[in-house]
Amino acid sequence: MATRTRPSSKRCAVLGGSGFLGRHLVERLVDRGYTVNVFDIRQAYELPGVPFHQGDLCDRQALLVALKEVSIVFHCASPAPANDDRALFQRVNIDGTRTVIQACHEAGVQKLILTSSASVVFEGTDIKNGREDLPYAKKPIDYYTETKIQQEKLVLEACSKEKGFLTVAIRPHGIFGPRDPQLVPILIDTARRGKMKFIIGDGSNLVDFTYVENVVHGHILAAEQLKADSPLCGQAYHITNDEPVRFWDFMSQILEGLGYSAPRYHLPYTLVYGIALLLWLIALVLRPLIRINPTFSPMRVALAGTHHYYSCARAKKDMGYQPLVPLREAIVRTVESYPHLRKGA
Ligand SMILES: NC(=O)C1=CN([C@@H]2O[C@H](COP(=O)(O)OP(=O)(O)OC[C@H]3O[C@@H](n4cnc5c(N)ncnc54)[C@H](OP(=O)(O)O)[C@@H]3O)[C@@H](O)[C@H]2O)C=CC1
Ligand SMILES: CC(C)=CCC[C@@H](C)[C@H]1CC[C@H]2C3=C(CC[C@]12C)[C@@]1(C)CCC(=O)C[C@@H]1CC3
Repeated sequence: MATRTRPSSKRCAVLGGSGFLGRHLVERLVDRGYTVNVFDIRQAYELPGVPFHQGDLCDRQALLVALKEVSIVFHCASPAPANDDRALFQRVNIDGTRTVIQACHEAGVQKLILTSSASVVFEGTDIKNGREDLPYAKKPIDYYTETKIQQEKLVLEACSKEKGFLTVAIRPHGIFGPRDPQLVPILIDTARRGKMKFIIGDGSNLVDFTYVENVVHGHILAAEQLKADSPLCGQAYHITNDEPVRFWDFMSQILEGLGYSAPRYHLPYTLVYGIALLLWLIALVLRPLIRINPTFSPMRVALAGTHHYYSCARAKKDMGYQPLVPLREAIVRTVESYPHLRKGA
């Protein structure tokens, strides 16, 4: 039988490394002296000394090339949540993750760190200081959440000390920061279309928004502390800024920071949720004829109008996690990074 050379513990691959979180992770890993292979369906940038492997993670052969002599794999590839294509989520998040696990086994990878999501326990109703022992959502609010649940289960169940293959899942919430293609751009686009005048509900709902560098920090800590004798094996960890904030205050700070007015008028939550549900059903019925993606999906209304914040006590205890960048500083850095979205630009 051919002997496999033991890969260096600082050799890793980032699946989804062209994406928002993936690219920040790649940059920080390189700063910390890791050798990094990037694997993604598209190449978004070039970084000296960082080989890029373009491919679909459902393609085992393509993955195997990127995983050669790698000891740690970070899996942060996923279709965007706004997508409503059930088959795509199933193929990438479930079948693709099975392929990733299989390829890790074949390539002799020792650790797999999955970017899951705190939304795996969110059903559209309030979660206050939720811990990791909350049950998975029984009625996931969209296909993204449904497949993130299956994906997390697959990765955590694959953890095997006997096989020398250790896994952990990081569950961030509301990631934001420079180059994020979703949160700030969606918000500003909504404001520019004159639709950011209303607060859904009474505006007091608390939510976690997590600065991207803190999420990266959580991933690297997890990778470095994941050992056969550590409590991290096969566990999920919430990673947040640990500073829940009113959803509408956070949105207002970003809007005002970029020169737009904050929303002022209130609309009842149940009314807006009901309308969003109706529009979603209409879009579903019309799908064979026309594809509509309403701004106000039931998921978005639920995210904007309920409490959903999570305890990261487990990450603090097991891996010594503390957010590196406080929320106030994170908002300033984020606003400064979007000069092109400033009002009048
Ligand atoms: N952003 C957030 O607030 C949160 C994100 N997460 C999780 O974090 C991870 C990263 O999210 P984020 O950086 O925001 O997302 P991005 O969409 O920016 O990054 C994901 C990357 O994966 C790529 N990708 C998609 N499908 C495949 C595939 N089949 N094979 C290879 N690459 C693929 C995407 O390419 P393309 O763009 O072409 O699709 C993209 O480059 C995801 O797993 C997400 O579920 C969890 C909680 C919150
Ligand atoms: C906390 C968390 C999980 C945030 C994830 C990011 C997005 C889901 C949000 C970023 C911008 C938000 C937004 C809305 C919903 C949630 C977001 C898309 C609205 C569509 C909610 C209804 C409105 O009045 C307009 C909002 C625009 C911004």
